[in-house]
Amino acid sequence: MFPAMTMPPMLDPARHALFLDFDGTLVELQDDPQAVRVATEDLDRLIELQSRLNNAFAVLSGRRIADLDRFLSPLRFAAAGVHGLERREAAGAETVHLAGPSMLDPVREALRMPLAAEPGLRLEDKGTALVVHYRGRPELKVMADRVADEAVRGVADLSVMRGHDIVEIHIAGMDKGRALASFMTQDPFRERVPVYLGDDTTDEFAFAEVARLGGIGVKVGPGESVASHRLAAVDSVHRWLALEPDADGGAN
Ligand SMILES: O=P(O)(O)OC[C@H]1O[C@H](O[C@H]2O[C@H](CO)[C@@H](O)[C@H](O)[C@H]2O)[C@H](O)[C@@H](O)[C@@H]1O
Repeated sequence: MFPAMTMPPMLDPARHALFLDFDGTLVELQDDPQAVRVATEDLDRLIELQSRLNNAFAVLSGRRIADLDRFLSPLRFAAAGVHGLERREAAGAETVHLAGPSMLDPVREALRMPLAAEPGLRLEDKGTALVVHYRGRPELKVMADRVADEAVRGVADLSVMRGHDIVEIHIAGMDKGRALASFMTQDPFRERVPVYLGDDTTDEFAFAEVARLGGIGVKVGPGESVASHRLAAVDSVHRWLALEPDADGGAN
């Protein structure tokens, strides 16, 4: 059983600013990061919701914004990608990159041999972040952690984050909490109550910021969290976004 946390209140498009994580929140996790899909009816609902929220809607993800655009097309949206190292202030605005890929070159090189020696560890190179994946091979977690920690040793200003079956290395200084805080200083987000939905440990930064701002944090799925509310799974998220009163079907 999950630790007790209640279902979130109904979204109020006139009052709330909605921030959504992507993997594990809008889409089910898959072995292959490129294999995730958003159903057409879910996309249509997001497009309608964004309009009802007067564009107080953003996706905050570990993914690159270009990848989010591919998965969420034709939705156009404000976003923070790579945990905030990429930013797009509003739908249609330019994406700003707060770090360059060359900053990770020494780490890229240090990961090359250990990853070649263990095919169960797969590298996702996002330019400004390097991700070591071990989904489907939980016994490789210890090795993935060690390989990542050794690769960053002696390289300044890096952050190592652990998520669902991944270890992620990127330039330090940003996380989803800071990204959310920054959106909340701008129109059309400011003056609204922030609502954040996410499923992973990297979402805890955003839950903490939302709590600080008096908003609503919604943990998706099991696990400890500082979030105030919970939804059981990805399909509950889509039902909640559809403003269904019993989105969890009684699970919560
Ligand atoms: O912040 P998010 O939108 O949740 O992105 C976090 C990471 O998501 C992806 O990895 C996760 O999803 C994969 C596909 O389902 C899965 O294979 C992996 O185990 C999950 O951790 C993405 O590949 C990472 O780059 C993101 O940082």
